[in-house]
Amino acid sequence: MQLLDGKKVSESLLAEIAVSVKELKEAGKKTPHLAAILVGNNPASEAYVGSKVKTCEQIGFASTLLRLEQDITEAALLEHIRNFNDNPDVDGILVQLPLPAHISESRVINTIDPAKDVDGFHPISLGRMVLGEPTFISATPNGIMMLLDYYKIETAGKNCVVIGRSNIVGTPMSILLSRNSNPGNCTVTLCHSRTQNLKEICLGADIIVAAIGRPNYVTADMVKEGAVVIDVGINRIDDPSRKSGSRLVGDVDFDQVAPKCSYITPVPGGVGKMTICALMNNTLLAVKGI
Ligand SMILES: Nc1nc2c(c(=O)[nH]1)N[C@@H](CN(C=O)c1ccc(C(=O)N[C@@H](CCC(=O)O)C(=O)O)cc1)CN2
Repeated sequence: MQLLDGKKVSESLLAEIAVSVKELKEAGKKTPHLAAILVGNNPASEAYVGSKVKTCEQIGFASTLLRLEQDITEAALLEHIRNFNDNPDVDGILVQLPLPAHISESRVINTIDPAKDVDGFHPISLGRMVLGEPTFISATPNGIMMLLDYYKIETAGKNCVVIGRSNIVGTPMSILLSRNSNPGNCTVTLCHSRTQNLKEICLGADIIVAAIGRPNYVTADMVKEGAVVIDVGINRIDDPSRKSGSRLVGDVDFDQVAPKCSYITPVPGGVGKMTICALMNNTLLAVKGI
């Protein structure tokens, strides 16, 4: 079993992005500038946005973090997005999800200029991705593709099961893996909460991508020997033995599943790290051209 080390891979890819930024600057071109909007004070969202801003600093990007109150109106939030759309110095815009319940995620995403949609969530970005046209691809699925590519994992002709059909992970993941590309060319089954016989379907999988948001959901009896297992889950569970009282686990029961796998991502240190790396790559592309 080999670990797919998202921390190591993202550090290596971020170092390459930093070199590109330096070259852009030396050529008198623009410094990539990422604008992030954080609504409210969800601790996890605070941490993720903090990591994004810190990573921008590390690789030489400019960044703007706009913090807004939890009770901001949707109209006011949309106005802030339009201001970033109209600001020629801003290359990429992201609005950290989830948003408070009174704000429509889809109206927010639809308001971002597709040319600055570095999260790849806008319907135009998703549509282009489905058609195989150059576009921003959402960070988590793209980060997983980067990881598969880095470790030269053979995907063509493989049976792949994606568990979870969210707009930001499961659905785009299923499309990317089935595309005529490398990595890609998989035969993909997209499973979800209404899927019957999930265990049998998973047992036929060469590659499993678990993105269902339930701790330790994928157990050893669902995984065939030699499978590649990609764990997208980030679940905080109680653990009285820890000083913090909790710990992070994925959607895969790592300790039981890992011995059966050819490759597996850890949590933390797997897909999550790649998400930020892929976002930075999209922001660089916003300047260099997709
Ligand atoms: N606008 C967006 N909102 C959200 C996205 C997104 O891509 N765009 N994805 C997730 C959260 N997310 C990025 O925003 C994200 C999640 C996890 C990590 C990460 O590095 N995880 C670490 C563990 C971190 C920890 O200790 O808590 C890991 O897995 O090693 C980065 C980014 C939802 N919202």
